[in-house]
Amino acid sequence: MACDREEKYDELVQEFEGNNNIQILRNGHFVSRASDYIIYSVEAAVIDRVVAQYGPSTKLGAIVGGQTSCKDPEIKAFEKYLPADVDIVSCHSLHGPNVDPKGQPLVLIKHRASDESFSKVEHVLSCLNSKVVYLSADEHDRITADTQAVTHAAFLSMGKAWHATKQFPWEGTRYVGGIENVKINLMLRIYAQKWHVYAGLAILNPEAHKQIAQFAKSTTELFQLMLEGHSDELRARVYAAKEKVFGAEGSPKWASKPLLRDDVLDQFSLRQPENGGPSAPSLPNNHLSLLAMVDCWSALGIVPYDHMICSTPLFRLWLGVTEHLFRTPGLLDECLKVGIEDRTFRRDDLQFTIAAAGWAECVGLRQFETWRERFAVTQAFFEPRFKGAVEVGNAMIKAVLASDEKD
Ligand SMILES: NC(=O)C1=CN([C@@H]2O[C@H](COP(=O)(O)OP(=O)(O)OC[C@H]3O[C@@H](n4cnc5c(N)ncnc54)[C@H](OP(=O)(O)O)[C@@H]3O)[C@@H](O)[C@H]2O)C=CC1
Ligand SMILES: O=C(O)C(=O)Cc1ccc(O)cc1
Repeated sequence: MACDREEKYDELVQEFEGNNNIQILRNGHFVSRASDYIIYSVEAAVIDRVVAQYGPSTKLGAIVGGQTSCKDPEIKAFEKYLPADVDIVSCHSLHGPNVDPKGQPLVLIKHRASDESFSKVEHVLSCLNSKVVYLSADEHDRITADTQAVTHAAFLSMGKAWHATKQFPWEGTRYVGGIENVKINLMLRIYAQKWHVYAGLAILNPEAHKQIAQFAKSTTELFQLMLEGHSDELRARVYAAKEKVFGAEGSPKWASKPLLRDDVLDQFSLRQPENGGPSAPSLPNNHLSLLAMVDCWSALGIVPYDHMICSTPLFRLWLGVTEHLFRTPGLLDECLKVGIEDRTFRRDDLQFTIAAAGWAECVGLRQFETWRERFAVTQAFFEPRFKGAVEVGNAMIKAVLASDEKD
């Protein structure tokens, strides 16, 4: 049994006509009073209002859960509005659309439930074949702030920077190769989705504000060092962060086998033959976004590998390219050299720095409407190119997941 907002009832009935497995009901009251297990899968920002509306209609003794990406407001709403006889078991599938749930992390939160109710939820969701991770709501929000919120801040800032400099980066000569493909494809994937998912998990998760603010601070400070030509200071800072995040020489925190193979990523380019195709010569980049990510993890004492149990494909790709930059002999030094000596990326880096600061301020001030508008204008800029591009991004994620499975 399912529903959308009541105004959408007729539309939804039409969409599911002929589907005998799903019964469309007029609103949440009808779903709630007739179901033994109810999942709220709505925008995180409206969860309080929606549970207030339908929670009191919950069937006696039923189980209620939510699929929102941030659990603090969801659990608060359940505690506030659900009758005392109702059990609460929440969940969160840690992947986006077009990803096979098989083997992906699925967080289960036994917040207020009998063992019997919890087993029932485990049984129902076992059809996803996901890897179940058992956490409390607080643990969930702490980990996803580190994995999701700050990762998205990086890609959202890249999109803003390319928008500000009016470029589709796969059409120019500067963004070629595996690392750049990941940046471009994941940036497009995020901007092709609904704004509220990313706004909700950043703004409503109190843990996320600190991470996003630090990412902006790291970006600004590293960019300043580059602009001012402080080569030694930049090098010392980045190498200190490397040691904290990835371990000292001889005792690395990364596995012996790299998370990602650059050559797998090389294939997933949006570059057309008229722009030199996927194998156009690549330019060394200072990768400000990746250096800032590691500096941010270091400043906050985050070891990203500790969060692998609770990671999205997007986070694993992001960590994978970061690890690649820091463990490939010579690559980090090349990147630092470019940061000091080469002006090719200065304009884009300036816009990236401004964008990161803008997102951080918006999140810190809990400005949903400003967040939506910032996202929407950049989404409109890239929109004509989503068709085709999103499929390349999906294929890239599939290929990386498939190569994970082989290991
Ligand atoms: N997309 C993703 O990759 C993932 C999303 N999530 C989380 O899942 C949740 C849903 O996301 P997603 O499915 O992508 O977003 P959608 O916008 O597709 O779904 C949310 C739906 O809830 C509906 N809704 C809002 N208010 C009510 C109401 N009073 N009664 C009934 N329905 C209502 C919305 O209707 P309308 O649009 O008309 O307002 C909309 O159809 C979010 O909290 C998100 O953070 C979790 C994991 C992954
Ligand atoms: O697009 C992807 O793969 C994501 O990682 C998106 C995503 C967004 C919100 C979630 O709560 C979980 C996953």
